Amino acid sequence: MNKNLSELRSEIDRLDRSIVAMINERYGYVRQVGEWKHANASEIYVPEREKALLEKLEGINDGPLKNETLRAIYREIMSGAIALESPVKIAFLGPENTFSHQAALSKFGSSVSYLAKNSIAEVFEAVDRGKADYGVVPIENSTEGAVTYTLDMFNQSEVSICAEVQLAAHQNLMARCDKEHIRVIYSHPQALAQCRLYLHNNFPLVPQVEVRSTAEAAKRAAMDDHAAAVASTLAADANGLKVLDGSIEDNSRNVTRFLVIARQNPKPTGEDKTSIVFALKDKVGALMECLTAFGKEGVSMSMIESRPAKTRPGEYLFFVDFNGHRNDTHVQELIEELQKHCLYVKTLGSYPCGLSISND
Ligand SMILES: O=C(O)C(=O)C[C@]1(C(=O)O)C=C[C@@H](O)C=C1
Repeated sequence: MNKNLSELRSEIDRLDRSIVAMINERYGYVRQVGEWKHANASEIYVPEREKALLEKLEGINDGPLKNETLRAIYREIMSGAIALESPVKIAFLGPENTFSHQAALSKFGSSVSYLAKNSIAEVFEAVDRGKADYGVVPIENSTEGAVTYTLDMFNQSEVSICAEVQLAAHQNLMARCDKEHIRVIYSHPQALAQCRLYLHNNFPLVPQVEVRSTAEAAKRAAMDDHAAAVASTLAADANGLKVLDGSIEDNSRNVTRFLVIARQNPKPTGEDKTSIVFALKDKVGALMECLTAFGKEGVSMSMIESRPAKTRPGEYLFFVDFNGHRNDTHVQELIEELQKHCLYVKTLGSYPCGLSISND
């Protein structure tokens, strides 16, 4: 016979008691792992272990639990584990409730501490000087391209990349008033650019005002009865704003990629990415020789971006992301080949390929 509601709830209660007991038993082992790490000066956050663990769990999950939910649950379980092992601090490009904050939360969960920094340079500095254990910085957006400021920082800093986060960052129109009463729209220039068509079609006569972050835009909209903001749902919730239209970006596949920076180098997982920067020798065909080297080693690039070297006019640095790990023989051979045509080649990090996460 089918169970009634109170019987069903007692079954749930029974299972919840086991789940909590099991998480605590797990944390008993986590504590010992933490002691081992402290004794061996080992890293607390281990992205390659997290990736392997999540893949194994997805492999044994027969549902109805969705893999997305499983990941979110384990994100928090592992966040608690990290906090139990050591009080780690994560610096991100502030203020709070921006997409950078959301990217950091999606990687480290809610049990660790976060430091909102005023600039990308300050995030690098916090990690460089050991004021933060990890930093989260934006690197590229699928609509607007590379975040050149972050690229430039990598050339000046000794931190390395230990993980990536790909956030399907949806933009939302939010306000205290209804759409017809909006007299001004605030947002960060990149967010306004991502919603150009929507804003042109729906609010052709409403002035757009650029502010330094989407979080700041939401704060301003919260203080004005006739203002709206283009920002994340996190910012709408934090400021008590109504979301008037969701996912208003012109390209619905708008993804922002963030990097986790640290002073550590993850081990290979079998599905890794490597980021390098190189400066070409001043000789004809040097770039061509470098690109040929990638082809010869069968290495596929996922990003190539050039930046002025700032030493002499006309000199450029090339930032490249490609599949593979710095420990792989073919990657080492590739780097040796590149060195022949470059003034220098710097490896910025090898790290597990990240899954795309949505902020819905
Ligand atoms: O295996 C470890 O190194 C742990 O610290 C445990 C654990 C986990 O909870 O599974 C926690 C944090 C790490 O980033 C990876 C895994």
